[in-house]
Amino acid sequence: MKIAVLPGDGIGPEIVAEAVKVLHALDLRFEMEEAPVGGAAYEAAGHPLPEATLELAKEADAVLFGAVGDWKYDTLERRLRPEQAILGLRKELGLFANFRPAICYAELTHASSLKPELVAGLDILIIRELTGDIYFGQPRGRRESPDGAFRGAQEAFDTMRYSKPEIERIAHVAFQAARKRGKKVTSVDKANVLETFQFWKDVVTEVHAQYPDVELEHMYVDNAAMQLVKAPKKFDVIVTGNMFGDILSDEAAMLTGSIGMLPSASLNADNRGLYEPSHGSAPDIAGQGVANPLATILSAAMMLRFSLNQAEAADRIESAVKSVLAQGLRTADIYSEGTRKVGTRDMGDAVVAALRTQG
Ligand SMILES: NC(=O)C1=CN([C@@H]2O[C@H](COP(=O)(O)OP(=O)(O)OC[C@H]3O[C@@H](n4cnc5c(N)ncnc54)[C@H](O)[C@@H]3O)[C@@H](O)[C@H]2O)C=CC1
Ligand SMILES: CC(C)CC(=O)C(=O)O
Ligand SMILES: [Mg+2]
Repeated sequence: MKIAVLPGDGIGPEIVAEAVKVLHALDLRFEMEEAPVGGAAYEAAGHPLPEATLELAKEADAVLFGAVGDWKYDTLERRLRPEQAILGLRKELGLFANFRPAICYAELTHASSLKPELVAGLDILIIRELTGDIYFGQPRGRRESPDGAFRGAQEAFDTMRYSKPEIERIAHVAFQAARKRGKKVTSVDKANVLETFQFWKDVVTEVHAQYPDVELEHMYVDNAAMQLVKAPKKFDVIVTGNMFGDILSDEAAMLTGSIGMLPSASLNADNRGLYEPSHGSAPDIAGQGVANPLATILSAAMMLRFSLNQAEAADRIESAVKSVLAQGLRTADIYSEGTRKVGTRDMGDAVVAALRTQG
């Protein structure tokens, strides 16, 4: 078994180092090979996703990814910007199904910005379509406006699009996931305005006919954003497009206490996957040793479960994370009075120590 380890930029190397440490502590037989990606790869090889990094990701059984991006690359032409690396990996590996579980651990009920009673016991799953929508639609670009009131002015445009098979396959993923949990899917769209999302709604409804045991509700994205902070526990599985899922999952992260707690799995049709925290490279705290590594460590657990057939090892990591939280250890983002503030490395060490003392 081979894991491609792509730390990336900002806090990426700091948090991935802790996840790697945790994986090593499991004493499983994995080969891990590291490669540069994002801004780090641009510096080293002149491209955010060098051929050798892509090849490694393709040949590996799974990819453990940190994060990419830094403000200093914002003026580069788009194809060279760090974010193109993660978009390119998603496309090249066909990682269309992004699982973002938002679970509020009992110990973090008070770390959420919502009232404890709203988030206690929260366990929702956001399934975000990851290789379509306006993030990948062509054409896009800048031009002179061809018509309308501002004809002749400079304008920019992107294309929102979804094909029927793309919607069908993510809908199947969502209904099948819901079958294993609360048997309810909320499909989030903007069908009242966008044709792409009326089509989305129609296709999801059609696929639902094959899952009579699962309840389906449709919700507009603006309402979903509101309901997520009003009554988040009413959701079970949320399925939505690439951009809405990107936004709603950051919002859902705060229900769990911090974006530093939200792991993710991005899977293709063969269950091969890339595992990364839902957050970015956090340049504002990079290099300070204060980032929360738990989202990345929990992503490594998802990797063991989904791609490496090691469900027991995944359970061990998740229970080690619960145990360090129960011990009162907190990185700055989830710190509250009465708990002990620790840095990135100490948090990783504590998870390793908790693994070693498991019965
Ligand atoms: N998959 C990826 O590689 C992603 C990359 N990005 C890139 O990351 C860069 C920064 O983007 P932002 O919008 O600032 O989003 P971000 O998610 O990196 O940070 C947002 C806020 O959350 C905090 N934060 C994030 N992760 C944390 C952690 N583990 N522990 C404690 N605090 C944490 C940051 O300090 C910041 O205040 C940009 O270049 C962006 O394009 C953003 C999202 C995903
Ligand atoms: C580069 C972005 C599309 C990444 C992002 O914000 C995400 O996947 O959550
Ligand atoms: Mg995002």
